[in-house]
Amino acid sequence: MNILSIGGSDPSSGAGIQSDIRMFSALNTYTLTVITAITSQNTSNFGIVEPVSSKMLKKQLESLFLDFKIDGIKIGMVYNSKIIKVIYQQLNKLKIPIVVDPVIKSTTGGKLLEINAVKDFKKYIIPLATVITPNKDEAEFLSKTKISRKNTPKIIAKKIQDMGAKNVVITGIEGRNNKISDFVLEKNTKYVISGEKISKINHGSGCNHSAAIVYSLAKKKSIKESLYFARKFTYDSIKNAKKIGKGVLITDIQSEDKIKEDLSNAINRFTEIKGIYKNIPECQTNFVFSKQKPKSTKDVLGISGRIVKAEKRVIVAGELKYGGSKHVATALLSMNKKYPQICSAINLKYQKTTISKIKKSKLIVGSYDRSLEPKDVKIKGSTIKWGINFAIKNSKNIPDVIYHKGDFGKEPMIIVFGKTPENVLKKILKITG
Ligand SMILES: Cc1ncc(COP(=O)(O)OP(=O)(O)O)c(N)n1
Ligand SMILES: Cc1ncsc1CCOP(=O)(O)O
Repeated sequence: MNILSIGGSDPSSGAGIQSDIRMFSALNTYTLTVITAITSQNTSNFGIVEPVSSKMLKKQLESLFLDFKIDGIKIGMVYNSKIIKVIYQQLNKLKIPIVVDPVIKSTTGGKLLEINAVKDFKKYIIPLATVITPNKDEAEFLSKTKISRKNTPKIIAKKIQDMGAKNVVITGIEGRNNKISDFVLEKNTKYVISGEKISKINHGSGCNHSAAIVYSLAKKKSIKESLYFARKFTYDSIKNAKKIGKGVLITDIQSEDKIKEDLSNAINRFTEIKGIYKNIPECQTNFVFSKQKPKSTKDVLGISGRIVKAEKRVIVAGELKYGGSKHVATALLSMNKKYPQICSAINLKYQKTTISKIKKSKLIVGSYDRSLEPKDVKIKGSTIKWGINFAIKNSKNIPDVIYHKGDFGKEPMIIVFGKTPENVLKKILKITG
C-alpha cells in the first residue's frame, strides 16, 4: 500500500513529513512525500519557515502521480495560499481518501498556516477532506466559535462540515474523570469516542492521529473503524513517547518488528553472558516481550521452543512467535494486568545464591509458596496466575523478581520482570555470573 503525505519538513522528525514516514513504516506501508515547506524546529522551539515554490510543489506532485498507485493522501502543513491552490488543482479530481490535519500552530508555538491563507484553506483544502481532524483549538479557530454549552461540539463540527469536509472529528475535548473525547460528525450520524487522558506533553500526536486514519481508510475500513483505530494508535504513540531531545517527548510506535528486534537482540546477548548455563533450569528458559495491553498469550512474543542448556553453552531452540511461550507469558500477563508498563520477562533456575544476589542488588523481590495454593486453583491449572498475584499483593512496589521454591514434582523457579527485554537483561546481569 502507498500513502502520500503532503506537509512540512520537521528536522526533529517529531511531526510533519518525517513523523509520517516513521508511522507509516511502523504500519508496513510505503510513504510517498511531498514537502510544502521546510521548518526549523526542535522539541523546545520553533524557528523559521521557508515554503517551497509553486513550481517545485507542482513538480513533486506530478512526479508521483505519473509513477505510483496512491491509496490515500494525508495533508498536513500547507502554510500559504500559493501552496493551497497548487494542492487543490492537483487533488480535486481524485477519488481516494484524503485526510486533512488542519495544523495552524505547533505545540512549541510556531505558525504553520499564514493568517492571510486561512480563507483559501477553507475554500480549497477543507472541501478535499474525506475526514478533517481539527483539535479543539483548531475547530474553534476555523469555525470562529468557542465550544460552550450553547455552541456544542456538534454545532462547531457542522460549521466545518458546511465548509465542504465530508466527515469531521474534533479531537481532545476534555471531560470529567480524566476522560478525553473525540466528537465525530459523519454525513448522517454523530458519536463520541471517549478514552483515558494521558498527561504527557508531546510532539507529533496530531500527526499520528491523521496518519492512522488515512492508513485505515486506505485499507477500505469504514470511517468509524478508522477513527477507533486511530484513537488507539495515537494513545499508544503517546504512551510510548520518548525523551529524545531536551524539550517535550516525541511520540513513537512500538511496531511488531521492533518488538521482535528488541527481544531477539536481548536473547542473543543473554546467551552470551559468561556462565549463564548455570542459570538455566531443568524445564529450560523462555524470554518474552508483549505488545502494549496484551489480552492473551497470543499478544506475547516468545520462543516457540526454549533457550536450552547444552553442556556449558546456551542455545536458542525454536523461533520467536506470538503465543510461543505458555508459562512465562502467563506470568507476564498477570504482572502486566497490575502494572501495564511491565512487558518483558524471563525464567531462571532457582538457586539460593541467586536469591541472595537479588537481595543484595536491591532489586524488589516477591515470592509465593506453591504448597499454599488453593485446591480449586490447582484443579483449574491456574497456579502461575495465582502465584504471581499472591506475590504482587504482598509487595509494596513493583517486583523485579518473583520466585517460588517448588512443590512435590514441581521445579522451583525465578522469574525476572522488566519494561523491555533490555531492562530485564540489565537486572539479569546484576544477579548472575
Ligand atoms: C512540519 C510540521 N507539521 C505539523 C506540525 C504539527 O504537529 P502536531 O502533531 O499536530 O502537533 P505538535 O507536535 O506541534 O504538537 C509541526 N509541528 N510541524
Ligand atoms: C517457567 C516454566 N514453568 C514450567 S516450564 C517453564 C519454562 C518456560 O515455559 P514456556 O516456554 O511455556 O514459557
